[in-house]
Amino acid sequence: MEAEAEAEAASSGRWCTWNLAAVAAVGACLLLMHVAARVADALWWRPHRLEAHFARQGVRGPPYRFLLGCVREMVALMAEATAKPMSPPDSHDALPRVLGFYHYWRKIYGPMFLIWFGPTPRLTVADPELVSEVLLTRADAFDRYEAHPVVRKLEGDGLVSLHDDKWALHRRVLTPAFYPDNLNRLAPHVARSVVALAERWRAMASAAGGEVEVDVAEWYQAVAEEAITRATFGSSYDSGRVVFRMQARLMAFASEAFRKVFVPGYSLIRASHRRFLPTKKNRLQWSLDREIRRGLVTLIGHRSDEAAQDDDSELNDKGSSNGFRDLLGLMINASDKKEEKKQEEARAMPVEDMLEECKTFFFAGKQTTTNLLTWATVLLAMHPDWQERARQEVLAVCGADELPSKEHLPKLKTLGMILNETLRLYPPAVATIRRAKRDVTLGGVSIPRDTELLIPIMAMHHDGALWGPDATQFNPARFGGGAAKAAAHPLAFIPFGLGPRMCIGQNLALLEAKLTLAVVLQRFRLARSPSYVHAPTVLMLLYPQYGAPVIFRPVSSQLSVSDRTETTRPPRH
Ligand code: HEM
Repeated sequence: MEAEAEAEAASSGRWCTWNLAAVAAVGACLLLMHVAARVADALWWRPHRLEAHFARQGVRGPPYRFLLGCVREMVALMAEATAKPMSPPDSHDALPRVLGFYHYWRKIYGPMFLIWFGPTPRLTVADPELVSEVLLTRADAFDRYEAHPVVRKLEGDGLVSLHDDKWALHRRVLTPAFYPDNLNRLAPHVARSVVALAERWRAMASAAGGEVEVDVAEWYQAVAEEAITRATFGSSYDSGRVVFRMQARLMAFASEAFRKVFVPGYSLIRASHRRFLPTKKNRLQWSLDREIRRGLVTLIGHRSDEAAQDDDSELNDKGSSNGFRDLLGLMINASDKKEEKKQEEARAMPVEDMLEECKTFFFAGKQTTTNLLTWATVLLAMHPDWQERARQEVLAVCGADELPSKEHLPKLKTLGMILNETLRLYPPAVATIRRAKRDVTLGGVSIPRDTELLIPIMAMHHDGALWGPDATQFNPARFGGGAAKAAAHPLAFIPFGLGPRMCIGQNLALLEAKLTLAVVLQRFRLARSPSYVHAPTVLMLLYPQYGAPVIFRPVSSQLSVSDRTETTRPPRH
């Protein structure tokens, strides 16, 4: 009996185990099927449903292909567009080269079309009326696009990528640094740093017996770096400079990685795991990252101590001894518990956030302004008539030797028009992206939540319907009546974006650009270099693909632009 009971128990135990195993196997199968169904839906059915949804409303585009969307076609179109330089070489009809895929598909599908970044739908919106809805009047329905980690590493986790309350707090805290009165205090520093460069170019030109070829895309980085370092660190400029030099090295690594992998979508995916491998380069980057962090933490510590020691000191109140309110000082003040006793936790800005903001400002402030200055100088060299008009204005307003100052800047109207025309034809930020936070209707088209919207700033700036038949010509005169009246729509010109997320550094960029060009025009005649190849291309920002060599000839020199040219590159730090 006992044996029988034992056998029965054993058999029922086995039955139980099998049963459990079977249930587990069925469960695993169901789970796998569920996951497979979700993946299939995300990568196949959903994109096709969305394609049909938009097609029913008359919005079409290149067909979705499994996993890659239309990235492969996009890359091929971009590669074809950038294979040859601009033709003719003085043409400013750069859109087909810079945004080759947009130009090609727009001709086929019209201004609003659908492309696929992998399985993510991206709708193009280039009508200023609709763009102003997205960026300005209905901005709360759209979020800034979440950049890929490789890009985020470059741009830092600061204002550019923050959202909602945290973004609002940072924006409020940092805005006073960019008030015109505050920025004016930086003007003498910026002007002096350009004069120092100008002296070096003059010495090189004179050593070469006439003129010097300057790659402005390289040299102007020093000007932009000086300005953004002062804006960020104010009175702690020297220590901040050391940190930002390391940041520049780190950025060089990151942009090299970006350059290698910028095949939208899928190559970036591959890049994301490569950055975790302990290669020699990665180890150097990690060590730089640690050094930057250590440097900034020490700096923040010093500044916080100074502020705490003297609550009424000029530093705590204004950020630096000449009254300049720098970004770091503003952030330290915001995290000063004594200042906002009631809501201190909510308002405090942790050190980690300050670090990320410093990185963001270095990235956002340096390359953008360098690009604007580069294109403006290239255009002045290409258009000697406008160059001479601008020089005459600078000489009339600032004199031949006087250091251009904040008082001079509003009077440099021609220079302002030239800068606007540069930003129109060659906007450093060629496009921006938003994501619909919820289902929305735009221009009569129903757009499901999570659809991305691509706003091709450069295409709006080159649109003949908005700017007239000379849309692709360099004609600064069109800005004579102000930017809002230059085109058929007052919001057709948006180099700094629009709405609540509009560029916070716009005033600083324009101050730097005007001061720099005023100093350059006072001292040099600019000519197109025979080695310059006109080939604008996009790599996050709008770059000259083969550099931007420009011939600088000191104004006092009687020598003509000749082959007695010294070629120079800026010193590497
Ligand atoms: C010619 C120079 C510049 C151009 C063309 C430019 C362009 C832009 C554009 C188009 C945006 C808006 C992006 C969007 O809406 O998605 C933007 C945002 C931003 N820019 Fe600039 N920028 C320039 C200079 C600067 C400078 C000098 C700084 C820093 C000192 C700066 C810092 C920022 C920041 C932090 C944001 C994000 C603002 C936010 O989301 O609240 N930019 N910029």
